[in-house]
Amino acid sequence: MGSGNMVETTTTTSSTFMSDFIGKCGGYVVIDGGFATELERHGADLNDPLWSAKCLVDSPHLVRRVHLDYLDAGANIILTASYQATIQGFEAKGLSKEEAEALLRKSVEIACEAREIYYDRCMKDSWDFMENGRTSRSPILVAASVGSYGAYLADGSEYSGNYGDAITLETLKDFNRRRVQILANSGADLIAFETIPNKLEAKAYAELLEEEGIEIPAWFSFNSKDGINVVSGDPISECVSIADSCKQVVAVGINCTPPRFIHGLITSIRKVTSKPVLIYPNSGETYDGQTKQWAKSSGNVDEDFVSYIVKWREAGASLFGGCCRTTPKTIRGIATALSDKN
Ligand SMILES: C[S+](C)CC[C@H](N)C(=O)O
Ligand SMILES: N[C@@H](CCS)C(=O)O
Ligand SMILES: [Zn+2]
Repeated sequence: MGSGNMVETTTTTSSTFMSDFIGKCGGYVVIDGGFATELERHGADLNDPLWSAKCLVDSPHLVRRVHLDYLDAGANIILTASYQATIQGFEAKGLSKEEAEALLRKSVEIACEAREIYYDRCMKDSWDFMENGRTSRSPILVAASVGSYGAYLADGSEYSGNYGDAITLETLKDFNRRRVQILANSGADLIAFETIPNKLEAKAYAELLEEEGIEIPAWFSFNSKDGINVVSGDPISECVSIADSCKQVVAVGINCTPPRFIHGLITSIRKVTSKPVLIYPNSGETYDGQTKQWAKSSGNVDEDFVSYIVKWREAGASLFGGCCRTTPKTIRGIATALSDKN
């Protein structure tokens, strides 16, 4: 490893990037939890087409605060506030292209700043660290979030994946091209393509990574509402195969999906790829894109999923966190469940 020519070295780096990181973290990785949820808990009003990305414009201090909350809870990977941050979305609010691009970069800067603050605090507390037997700080990655096209539509379309016939592979690539280039050169450690609702969008991201020669790794994370297919109805196996064939993709999995579907989905994913599997479910509630409110799902009750984490690890997942309506308490619970088991 690492002794080949340039091309070979780049490829090798990508293919072992996540497994190396999992190793450094002790065999499993803790991802953060619901970002928007925690912003709202601190008083942010996200009833806006920019949703959580609105805070990049009007309350960056809250964005930093939420990153720190999740780092304190034990997260090894924090996702930036850029899920619903798109150049087109910022322009619709009257910002210039330059201002929009600066906000994308700022989402990564704030997360990196939070990581520095967290590391500084760890240094100051290093005496306690040693006393607790922890001699080294835990490794932390900053993942630049890219929400799906449905997120930009701001009507909950990321839970249907129905974009209509006007949206094609080329439309999706063009929509994301500049945003992905900017985030790839922003200082982030990887790009997290999140809440991918259909196969077309997975294909668009894979082709974009290739065409643009994106040099940082990426993960692909899909969402499901039946435990069998992704939300659009496309088979999970076909979606995961696209991720599996893309050399920049270093992990693949599921987010913003009810906990009750996770075990089966891990099993299905493992049949198609040997790349590390990530899961970060939501609370099991259902999102109403019109009112922008969450409601308890009728019939199926999802218990607090922290108690399933060890089973999900046994099923083959290696990265664990929470999505919408989960909190630092969830993440602390996940970190504890995994360290107790180790
Ligand atoms: C992951 S969903 C809860 C994000 C918000 C949605 N795109 C909206 O704007 O309503
Ligand atoms: N990471 C996103 C949600 C993805 S569904 C956020 O909370 O901003
Ligand atoms: Zn979510």
